Amino acid sequence: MIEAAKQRLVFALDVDSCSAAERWAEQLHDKVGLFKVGKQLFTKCGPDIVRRIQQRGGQVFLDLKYHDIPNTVARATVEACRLGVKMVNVHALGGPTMMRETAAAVKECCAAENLERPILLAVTILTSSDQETLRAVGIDRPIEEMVPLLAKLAQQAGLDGVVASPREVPLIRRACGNDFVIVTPGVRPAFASVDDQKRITTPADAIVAGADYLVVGRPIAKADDSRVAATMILEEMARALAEVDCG
Ligand SMILES: O=c1ccn([C@@H]2O[C@H](COP(=O)(O)O)[C@@H](O)[C@H]2O)c(=O)[nH]1
Repeated sequence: MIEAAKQRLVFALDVDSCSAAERWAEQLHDKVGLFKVGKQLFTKCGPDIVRRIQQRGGQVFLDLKYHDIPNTVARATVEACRLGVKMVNVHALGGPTMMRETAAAVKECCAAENLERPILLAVTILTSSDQETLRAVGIDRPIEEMVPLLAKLAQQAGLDGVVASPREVPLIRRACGNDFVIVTPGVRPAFASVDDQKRITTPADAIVAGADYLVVGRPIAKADDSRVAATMILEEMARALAEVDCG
């Protein structure tokens, strides 16, 4: 079960240099299934960091959360495919046309260029948002309605899955079924601080709820011993996977 847990654990490389990212990739290569390259690292190092992690044998989730007009998002996502990333994402709030055009462009490019198609995800509502955050930007609908609604739109547009809080996994499963990837940041083991996250669960609860991948950054990066923290998270996930298997 530890190996199954490892495949589902994504480490957020939220660092400010290529060398720091490569050190983490080295330190955690046997603990996590994917390394997430987000806005900070990509802005600092560019696409080269993706290649460097891949050269070390790491798989990359390119978490740039594209949110723009349909043509721009579709073209950017195609470039992510050419980088050979395993996962890439857009914002569902960019709308159905943007998601549909992106899914079509990804399919066409990967077929034409014989590329492995990445898992194409839509971010629903950021895990750092609560109801008050949404109200402040004029959204009055409950998060519990918004997330499955956006997930369904993503699915209808041809995307493979979503990024959401582990709290909303059951709602997404009800709306979109089991054949839909759910990636959950907002994961906090009991030993870690909450930081700026609002909608969190423990790693075990995320697995029991049915999340496919768990994204974890600071609980590992800021721990006194990051390898020990990663091991504790893996063991918690593995116990929950065994529980789900038996149930
Ligand atoms: O809704 C979202 C979407 C993406 N993220 C990203 O995940 C990691 C979480 O890091 P922690 O340190 O474990 O909080 C981070 O890179 C975010 O950009 C998210 O948190 N919520």
